[in-house]
Amino acid sequence: MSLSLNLSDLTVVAGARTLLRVPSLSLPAGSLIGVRGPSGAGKSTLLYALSGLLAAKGSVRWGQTDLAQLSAERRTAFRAAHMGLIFQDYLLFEELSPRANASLAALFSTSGDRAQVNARAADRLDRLGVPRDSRSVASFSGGERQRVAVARALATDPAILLADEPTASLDRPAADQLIDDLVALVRDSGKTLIAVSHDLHLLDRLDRVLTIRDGQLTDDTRVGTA
Ligand SMILES: Nc1ncnc2c1ncn2[C@@H]1O[C@H](COP(=O)(O)OP(=O)(O)OP(=O)(O)O)[C@@H](O)[C@H]1O
Repeated sequence: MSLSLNLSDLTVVAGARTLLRVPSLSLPAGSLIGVRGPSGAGKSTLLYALSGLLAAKGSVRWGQTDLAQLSAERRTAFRAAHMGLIFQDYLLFEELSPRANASLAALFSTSGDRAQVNARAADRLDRLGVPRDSRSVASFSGGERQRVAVARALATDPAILLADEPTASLDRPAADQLIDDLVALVRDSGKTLIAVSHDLHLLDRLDRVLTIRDGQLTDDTRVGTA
């Protein structure tokens, strides 16, 4: 499945400060979108608003569903069914293996067949080059942990993938490998990807790049110029 995104009059306010204002934005289903901008500009705030984890005014419509019109429980259910989140603190279960980390959340959040979820989690870990290891992820390197977090986000086969700096803790070769694998996995299945990143190697592979400055979105069509 694939979902389009339509934002209108999206505003996130904290106290007297407006953190984000997006009058309108439409992205077709299956788009691969990058978001960049200076530190503190509102990039993570945008991802949180798009996932419904943060209260925003206005409309965030994924396909036919406006997150703003849903109760908190239905928002959570929508997120579990349709979104994979790769946020900066990976929040892995330290004492569990990569395989358990990749499949557990999917087992709780989807009604899919258990064997199918486990097989998909194992496949994503393999495709992302995570060692087939039963040791706990506590002893994994930063890059391996990042790939486990990506595999976990993909284990539910979500229509939407939201990623915050997915290559941040990787060296160049590992980042390039992750970019190849992530872009292939997302394009193969027609997912919509929105990735906050400063990594030009990643931005270069996406369909469109948006820039946020002081909570305002502007479009970039050319990558390689920042
Ligand atoms: N709950 C909050 N209350 C007040 N200010 C907040 C709140 N959450 C975020 N901010 C502020 O909003 C601004 C945007 O934060 P955000 O995390 O979205 O920035 P960012 O562009 O992702 O930055 P970075 O690249 O450094 O991660 C920052 O100045 C931050 O301090």
